Amino acid sequence: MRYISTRGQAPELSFSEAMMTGLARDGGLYVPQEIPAMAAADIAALAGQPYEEIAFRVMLPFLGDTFTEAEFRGLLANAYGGFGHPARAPLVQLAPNHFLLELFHGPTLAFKDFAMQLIGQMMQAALAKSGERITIVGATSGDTGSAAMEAFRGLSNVDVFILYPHGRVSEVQRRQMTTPSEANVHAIAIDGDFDDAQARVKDMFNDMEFRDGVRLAGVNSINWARVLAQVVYYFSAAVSLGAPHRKVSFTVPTGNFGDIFAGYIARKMGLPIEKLVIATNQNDILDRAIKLGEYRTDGVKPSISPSMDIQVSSNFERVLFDAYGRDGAAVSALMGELREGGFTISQGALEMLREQFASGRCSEEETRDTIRSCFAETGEVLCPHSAVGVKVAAEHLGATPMITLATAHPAKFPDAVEAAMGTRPILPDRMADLFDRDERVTRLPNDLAALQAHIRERIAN
Ligand SMILES: Cc1ncc(COP(=O)(O)O)c(C=O)c1O
Ligand SMILES: N[C@@H](CCOP(=O)(O)O)C(=O)O
Repeated sequence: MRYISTRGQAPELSFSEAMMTGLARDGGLYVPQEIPAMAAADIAALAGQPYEEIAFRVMLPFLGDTFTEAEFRGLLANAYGGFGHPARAPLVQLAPNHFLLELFHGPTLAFKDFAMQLIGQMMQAALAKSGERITIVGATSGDTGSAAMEAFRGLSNVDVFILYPHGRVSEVQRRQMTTPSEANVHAIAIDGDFDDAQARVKDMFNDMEFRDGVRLAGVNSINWARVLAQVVYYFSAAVSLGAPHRKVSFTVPTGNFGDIFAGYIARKMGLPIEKLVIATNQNDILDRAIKLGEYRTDGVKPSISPSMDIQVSSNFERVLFDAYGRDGAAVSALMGELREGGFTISQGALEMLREQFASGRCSEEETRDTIRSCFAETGEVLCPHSAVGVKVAAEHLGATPMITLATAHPAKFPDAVEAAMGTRPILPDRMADLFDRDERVTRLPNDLAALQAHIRERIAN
């Protein structure tokens, strides 16, 4: 299995090289040269298997010779053993044909743990073999950062720097990033929004001297391994509702397009997914792109679902690569236009996108209403991101079972949930002292040189 860049100019890599490389050296994102198909009988055989076994069978064809089968099984056991639910990703029924896939039972209470816990294991195994030391720099709108720190804290051969937008994450999210005491994890609050943070991380990857000097690695969904690990729960959820004999649909609260792109890969592997619905908050660039054919940024608007306050959706580049016939030059040109504000999607590409994705948008008021009504009707407490998904899913219900991804635990966003339904969700016991712990964070301007200087100085000490 080889991996190629969406911009067509970077070297082809193996799985482990792509995982350790992060952003391709031409600025693109790595994708598999081809997607391995899974036969219907093999999909059917996943039913009733433990989550780790499903992950093993779904991911193995993508890994090449990176790990032996026994090694990979060991990594999966370590990654998911600490999850707070035996099913890892349980399904809850909301209505006769509407289900919620709870992805928040990992250590930091968001779906990011599914990929980050595993990528932490896989990267450590790769580093143990190579003897290298790496510097991970990531951008977060709140959840990737804490998941990354949790996965890598305390390691002697990895430093982790997380850039988050100052004042634009929830207090629980901020404290999850600023209170770990391990010296190898560093929180940086930047004066800007998530798009600024993500752009600076990509700038660091595109600065070859810095990149090679600090041995830069990425754990955002820039990293193909992140996306791959997220493909698994589409399979586990679908087979538990009767796939491949029965089709299912998914609605995915979407920001950086990584999670829904994992669903698109699952469908390409052969999982019979009828609809894949993009659900956005008021940062609705992806909904506008599908409906109007215009991919144009109009500034990040802070919302009560802050993790989705994103305009430049990194992984949209991966699907554009397919939509434009895997033409790296065409994707490079589009990304150039995006730097100037946006582009019009060609008719052919738009048709492909509309075949693959439906979309919808949820306002702030609708998010609050959905938290309130979902609790009243089902007893399920939604985080604001999951509420965006549930509201948009309701517009796409039909004969096929709909699965909405519940991407975070409501207790990560207590103020928004309390404002909506009058009750404050409680953090699990193991986090009960989160508000008593000391915080450690550096505030920096949205400036590449200042960020690089800070990182260089910290890793030198
Ligand atoms: C809680 C939550 N929901 C949804 C999303 C959107 O996921 P993606 O960026 O993969 O589209 C994020 C951030 O990524 C998130 O943290
Ligand atoms: N919502 C995310 C944004 C970063 O997304 P990623 O999937 O590319 O890491 C977050 O919580 O940080």
